[in-house]
Amino acid sequence: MMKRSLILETGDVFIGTAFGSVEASEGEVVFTTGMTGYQETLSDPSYCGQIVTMTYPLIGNYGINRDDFESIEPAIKGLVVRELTDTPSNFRSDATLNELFVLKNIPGIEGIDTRKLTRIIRELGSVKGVLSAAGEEVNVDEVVAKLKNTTFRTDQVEQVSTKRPYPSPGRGKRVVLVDFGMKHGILRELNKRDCDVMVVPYNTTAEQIMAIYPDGIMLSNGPGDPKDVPEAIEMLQGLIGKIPIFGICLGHQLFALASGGDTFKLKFGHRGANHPVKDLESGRTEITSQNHGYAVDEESLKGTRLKVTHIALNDGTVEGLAHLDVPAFTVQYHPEASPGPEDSNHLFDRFIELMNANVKGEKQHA
Ligand SMILES: NC(=O)CC[C@H](N)C(=O)O
Repeated sequence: MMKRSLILETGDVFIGTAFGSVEASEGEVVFTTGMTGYQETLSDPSYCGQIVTMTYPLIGNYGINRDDFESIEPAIKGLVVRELTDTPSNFRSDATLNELFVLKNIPGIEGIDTRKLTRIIRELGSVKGVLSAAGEEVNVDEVVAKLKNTTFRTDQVEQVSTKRPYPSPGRGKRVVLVDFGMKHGILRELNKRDCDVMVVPYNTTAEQIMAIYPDGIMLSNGPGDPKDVPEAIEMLQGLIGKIPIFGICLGHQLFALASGGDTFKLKFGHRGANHPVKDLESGRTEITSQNHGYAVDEESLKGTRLKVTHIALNDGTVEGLAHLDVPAFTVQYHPEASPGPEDSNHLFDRFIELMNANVKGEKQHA
């Protein structure tokens, strides 16, 4: 058992035990409050560039299985847990979390006080941090000084988006799914509804998308700052009003930027599987799965043709938008769940209905 340290830019040091890769890593340290779903979390490409703290204290207890990955190549920079189980108990388990992290070369640290770490992040906001190499004696002052002078890149979309388009055929509506770092759950929901899906890279142009003759455009989740994906904003400006659009998380933020709105960075973000969101039209509240560090600025929507449809009940921030004139709506949370509750799954049906109702679009392609 080798020691490993987590060093924060604040100078706080947590000494624990290394698991997974023996290598060092650095990233933005964030926390998620999901009690289950660590496999979906670690494989969600939106965490690219981040070291994720699980606030639930026992992680790895049901192992890793072949079904629950949200991407093939996990992109997180590291995982921080209170207690790691190396004897999982579940009929679906194929490997331990440690085995997966060794295989994928991701470092983890266990045995630290995750409550204390979470309290620091809640007070100061998401912080930069380093996971030392296993067994390494670190010079904390040096690491902290270096961290303070480092600005992490926030343009990770390019790293996790597909390099080329690929189809996921069906007999229903043709949906172009723009992959900004897509969770497989989104594709799964579209396939379940028999959509004829074409997954395309983040930098596909509006013209290239129109040439696929889609009935609808689905904008995926993804990592980093939405303002670092100008290609996608330009693409969206060429699509809004032509084809029905449904956006999730990063897709929602990009839709707002493309429509003249603005985004900002939240102090410590929303990450977990129990975030209450109110639908302002129906008055209903749904418990949602979330993972975001940025949000749409409500004030910035004043001069736009967008209206706020959903708000977060924890802090009142924007969680959903709809265009006032054309068929397009987006949500900041994850209706595909995985991990988390499926309360908002009906939004995929709403997208299908929107495409069905878009008679103009149908005629256009007849
Ligand atoms: N899950 C996502 O799509 C996250 C969007 C964006 N990277 C954020 O942190 O806000």
